[in-house]
Parts: sequence; structure tokens; C-alpha cells
Amino acid sequence: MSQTLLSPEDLEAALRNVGAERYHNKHRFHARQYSGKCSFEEIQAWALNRYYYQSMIPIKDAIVLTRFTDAEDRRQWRKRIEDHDGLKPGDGGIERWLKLTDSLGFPRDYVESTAGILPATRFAVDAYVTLVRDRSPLEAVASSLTELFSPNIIGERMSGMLANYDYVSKDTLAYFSYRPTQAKRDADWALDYVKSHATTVEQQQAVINALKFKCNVLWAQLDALWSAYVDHYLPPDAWVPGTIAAPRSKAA
Ligand SMILES: O=C(O)c1cc(C(=O)O)c2c(n1)C(=O)C(=O)c1cc(C(=O)O)[nH]c1-2
Repeated sequence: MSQTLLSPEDLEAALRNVGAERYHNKHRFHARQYSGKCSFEEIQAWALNRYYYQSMIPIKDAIVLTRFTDAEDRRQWRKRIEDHDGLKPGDGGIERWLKLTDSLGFPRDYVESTAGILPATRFAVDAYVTLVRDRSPLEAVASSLTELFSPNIIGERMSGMLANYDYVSKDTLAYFSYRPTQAKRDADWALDYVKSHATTVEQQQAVINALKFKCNVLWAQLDALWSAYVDHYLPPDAWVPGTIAAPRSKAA
């Protein structure tokens, strides 16, 4: 734990180091997914569970918005909500995620009910929402900085999935074509914010810890998927492969 005040550049280096050590691109589920080793059911379970993350991101961002006292900060942050919700029905990131779960055979009402997600998915995502509500606005912004690292993992995931799974296409993965540009815009802004607002040792330590926490939010979701769908240790109420969704031949 650093006890000296870091320059803005050294703080950025420390934050990037958190990602280098802990981001979910290092998780074995990610490697399994992009290298083509996931079964159809594992990809279904990943998309179903991740819907919960997607659906809670704009709620999380709406909470962050309420915590800014500066109008310019709110103007910048509200773009995130628009990206996910779209500006009209049928538009936006959540809708694009639902197109992916449609293509994997799931009925929309089942996905949107989140009835079949893993308990750890719910706990991890809810913990993220709790953090942005209960900790400082600075920590809330810092916790979004995993997006500094998302363009790389998205590139690896998309090219690997397109090469290895005949049931996915650029169309069904459209969600990810939009994200890298949005994530770069958001992460650049958030990084500048954190570098200019974390001006004490305590604040710098707090932002580093917020980013570690967020890496754990992402990591825990992949741990849960592995346990339930690779090791087949299904928790009660979790979606059971072969049920609910249309069979693969019809789905994809
Ligand atoms: O595909 C990914 O691996 C990935 C990672 C992350 C991230 O690092 O938090 C986000 C997303 N995707 C994403 O699509 C997204 O909308 C998003 C919002 C946020 C956030 O913390 O506000 N992270 C992420």
C-alpha cells in the first residue's frame, strides 16, 4: 500500500497495473470462450447471466449521476445511460444484448425476468450498484475504470467467437461493435476525473481499491459461470441447459 502521494501519471500507472493483474481477461473462462472451447450451453449461460450486468449498468449510472453536483459532470455521465437505454425503443445496448440472447434461443421475457441467473451474478452486480451509491463519487467514477481495459478483451472475445462458433455472427454480436468507442470516450473522461480529483494519499488509495473491487465484480461472475456450467455444479433455480431456450438447431 502506497503511503506517499503519487503524481497524476504515477496514479494512472498504478491503476493500469490493477488491470494488468486483475482484469477478467486473465480469467480461464475468457480463454475458454475466445478459443472456441465453450459448449453452446456455456455461451447461452454466459449471455443469460451477463444480461443482468447489462441491465443494471444504466441504473448504476443513474445513481452516479445523482451524486455529481457539477452540471458538466452530469452532462458527460448521462451519455452512458443513453448508450445502454438508447434514445428510443428498439435502440441501445440492452436491446442489442437481447438480440444476442434471442439468437441463442432464449425467450425475452425469461431473460428480462432474470429468474435463471446465478446467485453470484446477482450478488456481484448488486455489490457494484451498492458501491456507487454508498462510497464517494470519486470512488464511483474510479470503479468504472475497468473500461480502460475493455476494448482489448472485447476485440479478443469478438474475433475468437466469430472464428470459432458458427452460430454467432457480426450481427448477433453487434453489441460489442459499439462498445470500444463508447468505452474509450468514457474511460478517458473518468481517468482525467480521477487523476484531477484524487489529490490526497487516502483518496488515491480509495480509487485504487475501488478499481480492485470492480475487477472482483467481473471476476466473480466468470467464477460462477465456470462452477455452474463447466463444472456442472448448478445452484438452485439457475437455468438448466436444455430447458427454456429453443433447441440449437432452431435457435441458431
Ligand atoms: O465485455 C466486457 O468485458 C466488458 C467489460 C466492462 C468492464 O470492464 O467493466 C464493461 C463492459 N463490457 C460493457 O459492455 C459495459 O457496458 C460496461 C459498463 C461498465 C461500467 O463499469 O460502467 N463496464 C462495462
